[in-house]
Amino acid sequence: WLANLKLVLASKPPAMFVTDYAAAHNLLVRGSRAVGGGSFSNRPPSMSPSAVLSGRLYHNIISAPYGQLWRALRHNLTSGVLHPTHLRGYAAARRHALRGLVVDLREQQLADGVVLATESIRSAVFGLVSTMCFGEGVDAAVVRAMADVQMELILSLPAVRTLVSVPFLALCRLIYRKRWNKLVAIRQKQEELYLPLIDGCRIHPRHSDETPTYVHTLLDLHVPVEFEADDQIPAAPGPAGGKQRQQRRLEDGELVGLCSEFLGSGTESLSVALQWIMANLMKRADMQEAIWREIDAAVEADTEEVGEEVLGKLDHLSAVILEALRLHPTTMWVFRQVMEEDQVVHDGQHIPAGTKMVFSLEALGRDKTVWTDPDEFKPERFQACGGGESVTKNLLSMAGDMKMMPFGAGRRMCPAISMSLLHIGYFIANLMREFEWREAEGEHAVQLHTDANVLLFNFMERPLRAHLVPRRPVVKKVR
Ligand code: HEM
Repeated sequence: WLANLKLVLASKPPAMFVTDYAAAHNLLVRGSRAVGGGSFSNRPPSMSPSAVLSGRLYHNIISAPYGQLWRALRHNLTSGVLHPTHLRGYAAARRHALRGLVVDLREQQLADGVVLATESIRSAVFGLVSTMCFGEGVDAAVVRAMADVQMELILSLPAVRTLVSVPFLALCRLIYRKRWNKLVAIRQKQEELYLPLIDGCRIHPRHSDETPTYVHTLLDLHVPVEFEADDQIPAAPGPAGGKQRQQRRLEDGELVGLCSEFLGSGTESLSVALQWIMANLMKRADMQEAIWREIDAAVEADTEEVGEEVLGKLDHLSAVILEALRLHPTTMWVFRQVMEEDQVVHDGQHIPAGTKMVFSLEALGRDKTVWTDPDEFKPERFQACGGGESVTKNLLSMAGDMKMMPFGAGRRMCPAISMSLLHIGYFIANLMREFEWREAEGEHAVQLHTDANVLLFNFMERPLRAHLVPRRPVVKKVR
């Protein structure tokens, strides 16, 4: 029995690691545009806790197989909260999060002489993302509890990986009872916290002229009834006599998983990016000065903040952001699974169906054949990249000189590039304008090392601390 069990556990699909940029580009971008055949747009069975716990009944965007459900969920996100019109509608929430963060950092500096930036940045970003998800007015204690449970979930991802390696749910529960129960407990906490907020959105629908929350868009969404096999979706007669796909609303379990994905992706990627950028800037006083000069030239001294409309003019700032994303991509890996119909060929070799392909974004960003001094932080290489929209365009198309893919590539690439660059630019510009960032000493000094214990997100091994010297008069917190 034990021998059979080991056989089952060992029968994982073969894996292939891709670490050079040209191969990754070829596979992810060209492979996903193949016509007639497959799309090379599936991920291996997901580690998404919602999918694992529900026996792959509930999917979010990351875990959904390439097909109708994925299309509906992704389109809802990009045409809803991530749409440029709606992103502008969240300006007040961004300002609120920024001012809270600045006050928090000032208070810590005054009290302790050193700030623990990691915690403050993460909770400011979580507050913003939770407003985009559930709307304004959520009790601060509930927001804190949601942030805590989200972190518990991320730290449990290594355990989830073990669970995914077991083919049958019942077997998995039996062998890894403790890990399973822990994951169930985390999920229960999420349900207790999210479901009342989701019900609140149900009771108070948004008017068409109001900026939608993510939950409101999900509550309005209809998704196809059958999604695994597109061709077999049951069809019903449509109003003009044609066939119409059957549709349904999302269930509560799916809504909880999708909110968790939004809060997790939105918070961790952004807050990790902000920390790596500030960490590198603390090592480059000359870059801080260059950024102050361009901000001071672009923004009047008595203006409350560096507004979003100015960000496109800040060339040094854009260069620093890109260089940090190249060296320290906030998501470490991109995954794909070769399907029968994909016909993937690499180096003249046909890659068998079932192979799990793992793209290391850090290795791609440091490919020696693409970059000179690939391990050095040299924002100068991105100088005169055009800033703002041209950066977004370049990253979206993976064209031009931007030979890196911190947001992935192909059809499954990150849908939130514009929003991420907007948020990162806005926070960094304003944090730079408010403070001079100096490195702390001894065990609090900046260390540019990744925490190898955390899967997926590129957390810093040592939490980011700094001495902050205010550059402007005190700002008041918006309550
Ligand atoms: C610095 C910020 C961010 C970075 C670097 C980043 C990076 C990535 C990467 C590398 C992927 C995998 C792409 C692939 O497989 O080719 C991804 C997917 C995804 N990201 Fe992001 N992300 C960021 C911010 C966000 C934000 C703010 C959200 C949501 C609010 C988000 C939502 C998603 C979703 C839903 C997917 C799955 C897309 C799909 O399967 O179709 N990301 N992201």
